[in-house]
Formats: sequence, C-alpha cells, structure tokens
Amino acid sequence: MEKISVAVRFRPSTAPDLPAERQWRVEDNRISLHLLDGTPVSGVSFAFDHVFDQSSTNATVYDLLIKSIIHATVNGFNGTAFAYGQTSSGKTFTMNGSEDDPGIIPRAVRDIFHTTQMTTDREFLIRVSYMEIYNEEINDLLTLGNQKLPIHESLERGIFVAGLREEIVNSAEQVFELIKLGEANRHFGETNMNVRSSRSHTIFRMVIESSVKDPISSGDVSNADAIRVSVLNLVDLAGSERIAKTGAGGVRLKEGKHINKSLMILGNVINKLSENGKQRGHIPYRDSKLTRILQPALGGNAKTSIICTVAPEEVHIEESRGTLQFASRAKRITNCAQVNEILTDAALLKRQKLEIEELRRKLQGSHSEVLEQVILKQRNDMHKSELECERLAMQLEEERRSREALEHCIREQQKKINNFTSLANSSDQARSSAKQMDSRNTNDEVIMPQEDAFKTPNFKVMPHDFVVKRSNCSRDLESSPLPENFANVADEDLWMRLNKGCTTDLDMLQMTPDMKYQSFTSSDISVGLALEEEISNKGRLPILETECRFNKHLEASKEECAAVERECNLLREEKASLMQALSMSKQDVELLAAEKEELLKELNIERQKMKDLKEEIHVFSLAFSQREGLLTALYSKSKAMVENLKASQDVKLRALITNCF
Ligand SMILES: Nc1ncnc2c1ncn2[C@@H]1O[C@H](COP(=O)(O)OP(=O)(O)OP(=O)(O)O)[C@@H](O)[C@H]1O
Repeated sequence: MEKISVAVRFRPSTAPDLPAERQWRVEDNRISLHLLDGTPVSGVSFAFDHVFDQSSTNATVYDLLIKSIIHATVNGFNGTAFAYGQTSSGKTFTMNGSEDDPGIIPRAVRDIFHTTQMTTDREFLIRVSYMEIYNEEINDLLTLGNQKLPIHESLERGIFVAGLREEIVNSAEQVFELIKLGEANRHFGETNMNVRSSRSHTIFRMVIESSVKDPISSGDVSNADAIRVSVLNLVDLAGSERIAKTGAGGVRLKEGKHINKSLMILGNVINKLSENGKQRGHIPYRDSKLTRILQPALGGNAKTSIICTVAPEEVHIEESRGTLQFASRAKRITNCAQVNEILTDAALLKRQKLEIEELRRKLQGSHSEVLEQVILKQRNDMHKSELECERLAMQLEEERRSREALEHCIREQQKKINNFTSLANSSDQARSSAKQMDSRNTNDEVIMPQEDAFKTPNFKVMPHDFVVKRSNCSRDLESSPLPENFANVADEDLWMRLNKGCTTDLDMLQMTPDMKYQSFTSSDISVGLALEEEISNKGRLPILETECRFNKHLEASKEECAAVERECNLLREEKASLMQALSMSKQDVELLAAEKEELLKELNIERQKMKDLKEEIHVFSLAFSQREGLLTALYSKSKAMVENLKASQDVKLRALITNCF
C-alpha cells in the first residue's frame, strides 16, 4: 500500500506587475496565502510531496515526481500521472512542454526506451495509444473521425477501451510521430482564458510487455513465459472553468459543461477515496468515463502521481484554493501497486509443464538417490555374503580336514585293535604250545616267532625282555615323549594307556637289534599269561571308549558340515536375487533419462515457436506502421486538397456573387 504522490506547480504569472492584495508563497513543500503585509491568511496553507514554484522547469518536475513511476512501469507496475488544474494553469505545458523544455510525456517516452535498452535480460514490446474524452465520448486520436469508443471490463484485461488502436513502437521518434498525429486530431479551442485551451481530457497510454530474454542462461526458466504487462497513463485533463471568465458560448459552453461535470465526478471520487475505509461507501467511478478509465490509478493497482497546476494571479485565487483542496484530499488516497504478470493459456501450460518437469527432476533426483542407496546396500550385502561364503567355505574345509584326521585316527585305532587281536591270538597259540611243551619238556626253551617279536610289543614276554630304545630324536630327556621314569625302556601298551588313546608313531621307535630268545620256566609263563590277560583286558576298554567318542564326534561334524552347506546355498540364492534387483534399478534409471531427454526436446521446440511468433509480430507491426504512415500522409494530402478545393470554390462563389451584383 502506498499513498498517491501529489505535487503543486505554479506557472509564471501572466501579470507580474499588477498590484495584488493577496499572494501565494512557496516555502519548501508548503504553500500558503499571504496578505500584502505578509500576514498569512488563516486556513489557506497546504503541504505536499513537492511544490514547484514559478521558476521550476519540466525537467525538475519529471525528475522529482515522475521518473520513479516510469521506471516502475518498465518493471511491470501500472503507472499514472495526471495534471489537474483550472484552465490556463499550465497542465498542457507540464504534460507536453515546449521545444526548449519538453514535458512529462516526451521525457517519459525517451526514458522508457532508454531504460528498456539498458535492461538487457528482458525483451520488450511497447504499444502506444492516444485517446481523448470529448463531451463524455471517447475518441481515438490515432484514428480518423469520431468513433465514440465504449469502455469494457474483463477479467483478463481489466477496464479497457474497446476498439482503441494500439500501435507497436520501437523508438521514441516513432512515438513522437504518433503523438503529432494525435495532437492534430485533439480538440482545442480558443477561450478568453486560453488561446489554445484543451476541450477534452487526453490520455496518452503506453503498454509495456516484457519477458525474460534468455531464460536458460539467466537461470530463470520458471518465468520464461510469464509476461509482465504494465500500463502507463499520462493524462492531460481539461481545465475547470468559470463560464463567466471563459466567456464560453455555443460549442465552448457545451464543452465547458462536460469538462466541469467530469471534473466534479473526479473530485467526488477523490473525496470518497480520501475518507477513511468505514465511511467511504460506494466510489462513483462509473459516473464518468474519465473516472472509469482512471479507476485503477485511483485507489487501485497503480503507482500514481498528480500534479496540480495553479495560476498565481490574484484573480484566480478561488480556483487555486479549490485546486489545492482537491490536491490535499488526493494526498490521502492509498493505492496498492503490484507487478502485473500475465500468463497466456500456452504460457500457463508451458509454466505448468516446467513445474512438472522441475518436480519430476526433483523426484528423479531423490529416486536415483534412493536407487543409489539401494544399490550400495545391495553391494554391501553381496560383499558380506561373499565374505560369509568364504568364511563358511574355510570352516567347511577345516571341518573336512578334521574329519579326515578323525577318520585317519579311527583307521589307526582300527589297526591297533587288529594288532591287539592278532597279539591275543598269538598269545593263545603260545599258551597252548607252552602247555604242550610243558607237558613234554619243562626245561626246554620257549622259542618266539621272530616276525611277531619285531612287529609289535609282545605282552607275553617279561617287561625287561621286550624293550624299545628311545628314538634318536627323543634321546633328550627334556623333550622325550616317554615319561622319565621309564628310563631307557618303555612298555608300549602302558605308554598308550598313559597317553589316553593317542597313537604313538611306531616308526619312531627302534627295536633293540639283537633280541635274544630266552627260556621261560613254566611258572614264569603262567605268571606272564595272567599278567598279559589282565593288561589286555584293561587296555582295550579305554581304546574302545575313545573309538566311540570319535565316532560320535565324527557324526556331529558331518551334521555341522551339512548345515554349513545349506547356509551356503541360501546365501548363493540371496546373491542371485540381489543381482536381479540391481539390474532392474539400472533399467529404471535408463528409462527416466530417456523421458527427460524427450521433455527437453519438447521445450526447445516450444521455445523456437515462441521466437518465430515474436519475429512475425515484429515484421507485421513494421509493415502495419508503414502502411499507417502512408495512409496518414494520403489523408493529410487529400484533406489539403479538399481545403484547397473549398477555398477555390469559395473564391469562385464570391466572384460569382460579386459578378451577379
Ligand atoms: N510553467 C510554465 N512556464 C512557462 N509557460 C507556461 C507554464 N505553464 C503554462 N505556461 C503557458 O501558459 C499558457 C497556458 O498553459 P496551458 O495551455 O498549458 O494551460 P492548461 O492548463 O493546459 O489550460 P487548458 O485547461 O485551458 O487547456 C500557455 O501559453 C503556456 O505556454
């Protein structure tokens, strides 16, 4: 929300030397009425945003009051500047200016083209129209004849004058040409107050459309099709007049009545708007064409400046007071200006498309992130599975080895058992032959079969007869596997029992080379047999126990191996399914990339189309303005011809009349 900016401008006095009892005094931005002796007239003091005294130029007025609005208009805000004041107070001078001091309109035109050229990131399309409200009818000043154009209102365009010619322009000079044409069609008239008095309100309008020039390089893709459309109205109002002063009659009187009526409605609208919200009530915009057209500028979506022109002469003090009161009410009006961005259906579609694309990109980004995470996780899982597989394979291998070792151990035990069995058999045989010998000759020597004696220890012989020497490597007592108290002699069976079933490497044992056959007495033999039997029975039991334990252990190992193999199979299956998921994710990513490519292609095609259309419009407008120029020239020519003809006819007629009389 922003207040309308209001300024007052005094034109130079037309009668500076005339003595005056009261005169206006300007101090900073305050204006007050003073008596000749300097006493201020009570209640006639006003403050405004700017007060321009008689020496001020159009350049100062433009720079301080209008320039900012013009720049805002180029940036998409609606802007309005209008001159209000009694007749001959300097409105037209302020708006149009002179050769030496151009007014607001020519300065604004130049400034707009300069600013648009400086704004390199946007491209502009500027249209110009020029209309007047004459006797409460709207005429197009750029078109011949009085058209009485109607005012319409629509959602897209707001309030607009239907059928008003809008000229596309590319340079300030082109605009000045059009202004010249409009000025030629404008209604001026001579009154007592002003030799060239505006008999109509004129509205010079510039419509500025702009869009981002290169949305991709400027990074403003979402605004590529948003078109800013702003309207600048530069209004030169007809001046309020006192019929008595203007001396108007006939046509001028009729014009004056319309002028005063519409200015009165403008005053009413300003009054209403200046009241605070609750008391405001209905704003009578529709009561006149002027207020209807200026509606957005008064309390609406526009940046507005009002310049109130004042004639300084004492004779105009009452009108000037009225102007200042109007100005101070206008100061209270608040507008709400905002950038006007419009979207055509195609542009809207395009913007939505871009938004969708943007969303899709985001989605795709997050999707690919998710996919990447999934892939990463799957890879990690796979890696873990492989490690687990390796670990299990190693465990399996270990189990296999220990199983083999156990089997080997069992085989060894089996061998031992077999040996024991054969020993038992041979002891049986020896016992029976000893019995036989005992029965035949008790003094005969017992002869042991040589191979038996050398293969395994023989329990039927006396301990000291069957001896083993320590192996070479085990001669050192410290590291010898044989217990020390066995000294140099060991009973292998006993050794076996002491080692709780662990096999002794028999190859490490060296049998004594010269084993002598000894003779045994029968009592010795019987003692030996009893001892052998006892040892034999006691020795087998732990061996069998060990064997049973081994068998059980073997069974457990087998089961464990089977479980490990099952686990391996499961892991292999899991790895296969992970690989499948990975390849599906890759396919997804490829599909999305292809889709994105498609959309980008479409976008480029649309962009090219837009460019082509703009070029077409440009070419068309150039051709159109050329044609218009030709027509105007033709019209002026024919008008001159008609006037010449009329003049010559007049001359002829006068000559004829003279001749007749
Ligand atoms: N600031 C000024 N400096 C010099 N001359 C001025 C100034 N203001 C107005 N004049 C002159 O005063 C005369 C009347 O001015 P102008 O035609 O602009 O008044 P106006 O308010 O437009 O009148 P109307 O309402 O009748 O059209 C003109 O001759 C104009 O050149």
